[in-house]
Amino acid sequence: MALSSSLRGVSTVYQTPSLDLPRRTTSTPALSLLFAAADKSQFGGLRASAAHFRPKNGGAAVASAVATPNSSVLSEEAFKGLGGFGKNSLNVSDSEYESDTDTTAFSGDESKDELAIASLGLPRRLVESLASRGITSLFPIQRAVLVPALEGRDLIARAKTGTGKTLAFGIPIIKRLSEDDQQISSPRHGRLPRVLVLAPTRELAKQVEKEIKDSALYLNTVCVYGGVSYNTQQNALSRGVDVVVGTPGRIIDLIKSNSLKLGEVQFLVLDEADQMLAVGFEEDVEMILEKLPTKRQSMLFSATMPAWVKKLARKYLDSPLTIDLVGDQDEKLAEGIKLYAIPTTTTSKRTILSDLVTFYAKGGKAIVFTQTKRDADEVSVALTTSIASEALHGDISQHQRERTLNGFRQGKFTVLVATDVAARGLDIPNVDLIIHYELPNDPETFVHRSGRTGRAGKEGSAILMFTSSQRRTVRSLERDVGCKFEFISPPSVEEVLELSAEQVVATLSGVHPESVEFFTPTAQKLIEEQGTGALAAALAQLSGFSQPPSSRSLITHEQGLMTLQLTRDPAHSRGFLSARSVTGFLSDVYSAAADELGKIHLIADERVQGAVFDLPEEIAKELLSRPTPPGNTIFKVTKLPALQDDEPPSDYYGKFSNRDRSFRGGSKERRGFKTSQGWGRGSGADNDASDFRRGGGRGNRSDSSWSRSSRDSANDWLIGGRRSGRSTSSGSRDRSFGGACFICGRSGHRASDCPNNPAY
Ligand SMILES: Nc1ncnc2c1ncn2[C@@H]1O[C@H](COP(=O)(O)OP(=O)(O)OP(=O)(O)O)[C@@H](O)[C@H]1O
Repeated sequence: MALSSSLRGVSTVYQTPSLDLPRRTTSTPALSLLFAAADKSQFGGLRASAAHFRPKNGGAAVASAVATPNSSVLSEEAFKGLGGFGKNSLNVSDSEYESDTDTTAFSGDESKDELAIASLGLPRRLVESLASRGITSLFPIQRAVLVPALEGRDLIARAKTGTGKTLAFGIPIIKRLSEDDQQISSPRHGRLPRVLVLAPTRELAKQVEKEIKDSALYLNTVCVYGGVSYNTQQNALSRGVDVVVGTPGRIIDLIKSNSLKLGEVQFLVLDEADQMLAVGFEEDVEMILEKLPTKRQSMLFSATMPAWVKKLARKYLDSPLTIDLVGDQDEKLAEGIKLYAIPTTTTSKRTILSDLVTFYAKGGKAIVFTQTKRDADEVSVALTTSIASEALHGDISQHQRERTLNGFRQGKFTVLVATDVAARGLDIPNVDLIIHYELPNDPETFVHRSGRTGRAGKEGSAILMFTSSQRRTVRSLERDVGCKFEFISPPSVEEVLELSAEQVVATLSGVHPESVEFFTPTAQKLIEEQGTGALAAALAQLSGFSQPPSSRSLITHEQGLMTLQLTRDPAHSRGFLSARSVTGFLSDVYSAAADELGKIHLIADERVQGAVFDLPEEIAKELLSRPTPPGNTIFKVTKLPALQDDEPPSDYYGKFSNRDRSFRGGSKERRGFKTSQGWGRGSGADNDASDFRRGGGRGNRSDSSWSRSSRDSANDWLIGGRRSGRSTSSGSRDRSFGGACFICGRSGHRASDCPNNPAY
């Protein structure tokens, strides 16, 4: 049937000979696509502005449709969880054209049926195999691609992660191959591939192969990639093949050895084209494209359009139609992903990681992303003491990588610690949590990492761990990705213990009855002798808490520290509390506490005169047991109140650049970071010393926060713009007191010496 169009200035006829779609009332191609995406039952009616495009150089006619703000709300509703339609909805255009906009009203009658796969006139075998996998209606990118792909158009497509791009090209290609096959009674032995799909990583290639195989078992799909023997792949190719999916390197090798002949390829798919560039496959890809027949259909999927991808499109695609379901302003992440950010330090990251997994994955699957292979190994080993985890990165043999991924898919272990090699394209069902253990190199990597959860309309969470010096980068990330983080603290020890116990209990149902039987006599004896304590001990042991958890700072998350809050009644003060007041207070009440004081932060709430600070656990307990002067309250905090802003003036933010940051002082460890790629690393600023740059532009430092280690390393610290007179580098403290008394507010004496102090 023909979908014809007659927008002002545009006349395009879309021929879809065998696709049984209902006729549309409006008929520009873009509007057809927009219709397809809208579901009337949920929309009621849709108004969209249709941009009428005029070719700059008198080229082919173009159309584009962009939903109005009103309709975008509705379309978000219609596709809730799919993430396919955001505020800008759907953009379809032929290439670079000028536009003027107009408004057209739609009734939206057609859409619901169009999304139902069974009513699309697709091959029965395909519909049935999709249905058996629970795939009964098209996702927006699939619908948007379907018509032009069936018409044989070259395409450039972009959609959010996990929204079904593989089947977007898979369904039309399978349909076309199936139609061809109907004319051939039995498939020829030794037939050459008609489809070539290029993927940047082995994992993605295997995944695409699986998706195509699962949807069309009757086609012979072969996956070729490096790291494994040539023989099996060569044999599979020689038997005759319909679809070849592979990574560029191995494909070139197979072409060179004459095992892979591309002379009959009718369909080329370049999946994750921008990632080909990132992993250095440009030359290989171009070499392969040169070997393909010129008469073919090409589809290019890419999250971004770097210059090389644009060049590819210009050189190897024929008047491509661009389908962009993301848009520039949109949130680039699928809607079901909840985003959190947690301030950490380089040392505290590891200690809180398992708690975050316990609390946020709730026993489900989690992927932790690191920057380096070494980190992936180390983090995985560290986690394994409490949570079953395995590492995945490029140094691990292909065989082991596949075993690891299978084990993870099957739930044999719940935490995968991976470098970015695993970020792109991996489709592992039901991943509940993503943790960015290190900041990603760029916003795209952030989107792709996070997109490993919240797939196919499901929900998930992603947590970004950042250090104080990376705070600005986090804000920039929000801007660049169009997302909003909820800033969180690590879960409390009590919360973690409670959840760990629940999760361990949940695993008990998986113990085989015969094993239970075997252990029953011992269990009975134990319960008789020790009662429920025995069971509790077993649960504690299974949760990895055979030792009681030590307390942890809420400020730095460092183990062994306890965070306390000092609150002062304004009636007993001069009207403000400073960090110095806290040290003075501690010196008076318990001098050991003043000596061991960690970080101090003033509370942001202007109505409360208070501060939080860290002390070693034993000292904190002792302090809590001592009497406090009237008007002062001191207690252990379980959740941090809002604190005065301690953002450093600069974190050397390089706008997601991959360039090395220049190193500006710091320890050897910092210098080591300099060699690593990526922002947020090697900044020279994510250690405690960075606290000293606060207010650095004006040459003074805020009194709101500083750390013991900062003072130790810097050897001089300023309060209120002048030197305190304390030298802490030697560990000894000059007890002369130059500050203001926290009771009367006058300078020169401590509260303990204050004539107004009723307690002394
Ligand atoms: N129409 C559909 N209905 C239900 N599930 C679907 C549909 N289309 C695809 N899926 C499933 O959704 C998941 C995500 O699909 P896919 O891996 O193709 O996403 P993607 O857009 O390529 O993601 P990424 O950008 O992360 O590579 C897969 O498990 C796939 O089987």
